[in-house]
Amino acid sequence: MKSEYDVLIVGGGPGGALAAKAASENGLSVCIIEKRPAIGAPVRCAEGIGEDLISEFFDELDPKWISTKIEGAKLISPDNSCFYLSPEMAGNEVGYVLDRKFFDRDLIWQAVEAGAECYVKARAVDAIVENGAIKGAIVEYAGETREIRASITIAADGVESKFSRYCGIDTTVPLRELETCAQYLMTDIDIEEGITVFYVGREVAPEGYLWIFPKGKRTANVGIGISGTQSKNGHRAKDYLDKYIKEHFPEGKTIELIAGGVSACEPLECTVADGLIIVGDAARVSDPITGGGIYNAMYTGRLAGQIASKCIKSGDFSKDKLMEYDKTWRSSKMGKALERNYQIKEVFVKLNDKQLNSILNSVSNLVMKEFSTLTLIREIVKLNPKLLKELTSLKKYFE
Ligand SMILES: Cc1cc2nc3c(=O)[nH]c(=O)nc-3n(C[C@H](O)[C@H](O)[C@H](O)COP(=O)(O)OP(=O)(O)OC[C@H]3O[C@@H](n4cnc5c(N)ncnc54)[C@H](O)[C@@H]3O)c2cc1C
Repeated sequence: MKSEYDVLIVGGGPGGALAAKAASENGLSVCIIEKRPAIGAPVRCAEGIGEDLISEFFDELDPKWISTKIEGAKLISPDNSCFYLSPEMAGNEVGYVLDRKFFDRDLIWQAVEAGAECYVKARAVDAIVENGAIKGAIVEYAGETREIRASITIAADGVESKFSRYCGIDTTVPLRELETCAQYLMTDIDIEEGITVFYVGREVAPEGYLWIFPKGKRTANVGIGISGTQSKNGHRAKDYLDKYIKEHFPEGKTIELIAGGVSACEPLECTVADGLIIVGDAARVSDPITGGGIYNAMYTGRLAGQIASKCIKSGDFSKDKLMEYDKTWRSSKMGKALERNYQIKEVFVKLNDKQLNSILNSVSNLVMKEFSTLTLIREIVKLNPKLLKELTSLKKYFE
C-alpha cells in the first residue's frame, strides 16, 4: 500500500468497484480500501436487479453472477388478493436475482485488471482534512494506522457512511426513513421459480414490505424491511419475518441470516465537497420505494470515477468543479426517478390496510401491454382518483 494515490476509494461494494474501474481506465492511480476481510461477503442484499439496468454496464452477463432469471412478480395485498405481473406483461421489467458473492468480486477484479489496487481488512477511521478540503483518509491496515493521501477521495462506504461524517457532512437518515431489514436464505421451500413475491400491509410488514426472491429450485432470499420507527417501538423486523415463515414455510431450512439497513429518504443535499465525492448508499441514492440500490451505486460510482478523472487532469478538485457529478446524476433518469419515487413513497407509506386492499384489488385484473412501476402507479391513480389529491406534487406524471 502506497501513501499517496490520485484517487482513494473507501468501500469495495458495487459503487466503489465501478468508481475504481472508471478512474483506473482513465490512467489514474487508484486504491480501494475495504474494511471487511472479503469482498462481497457476507451478502447484505436480496440481490434483485432489472435486466435493462444491469445491461447498461455489460455486453454479456457472466452466468455465475446469476442465481435465477426473474420473469414475473406477485404483489400480495393485506387481504391476500394478488396482483400478478405475468411474464407476458412483465416485458422489460424482467430481471435477475444475482449471486453477489461472485458479482461483487468480479466487479473488483475488473477494477484491479484496469489497474486499481485493492486492500481488504483496511478500514478508514478518519478523514484527512486540510483547509476544509478532503486529502485522503487515516487507515487501519495490517496492524498499523497510516495516512493515505489522495487528490480525490470517493466515499463508497454504504449505508453506514461514516466516512462522509468524518468529513463533516451530515448523513443522518430520519429514523422513520431507515428501513430495518432481516433476511433468511432459505432452502427446501415451495416457491415458484422465476417469480418474485412481495407482501404489503401493516400486519405483515408495517411501512415496508416482505419479499421472496428465488435463488434457484426451492431456495430463496426471504426477507423483510420495516420502518425504523416500528423497530424502535419494539417491533423487530426479524419477529415479523419469523411469524411469516412459521405460517408459510414451517418445514423450510434457514442457511443464512442477515440484518441490515436501507435508506428510504431523499438523497444527500449535496454529494460532493472539496476533494470528496459520495456515491451509492452513502449518498442515499437507493430507491425510496423498493430499497433497490445496486444499479444506483454502480451508476453513481462509474460517474464519480469519470468526473474524478476529468478533474484530476484539469488539476482542480474543488467542490465547484466536482459539482458536475452531483448535477449529472440528479438530472439523469435515475435522479428523476428518485425524486418521483420519494414522493410516491411518502403517500403510499401512510395508507392503511383497508386502503391498500382497495387499491390493489382495483388493479388485480388489470392487463397492461407495457409494464413499469410508473405505468402501474398511473393505472392505480386512474382507478383511484382520490389518490391524485395526495399526489398533487406528482400530477405531471399522471396526466
Ligand atoms: C436486506 C437488504 C436487501 C436488499 N436488496 C436489494 C435488492 O434486491 N436489489 C438492490 O438493488 N438493492 C438491494 N439492497 C440495497 C443494496 O444492497 C445496496 O444499495 C448496494 O449494495 C449499495 O452499494 P454500495 O457500493 O453503495 O454499498 P455497499 O454494497 O454497502 O458497499 C459498501 C462497502 O464499504 C465498506 N465499508 C464501510 N465502511 C468502511 C470503512 N470505514 N473503511 C473501508 N470500507 C468500509 C463495507 O464493508 C462495504 O463492503 C438491499 C439491502 C439490504 C440491506
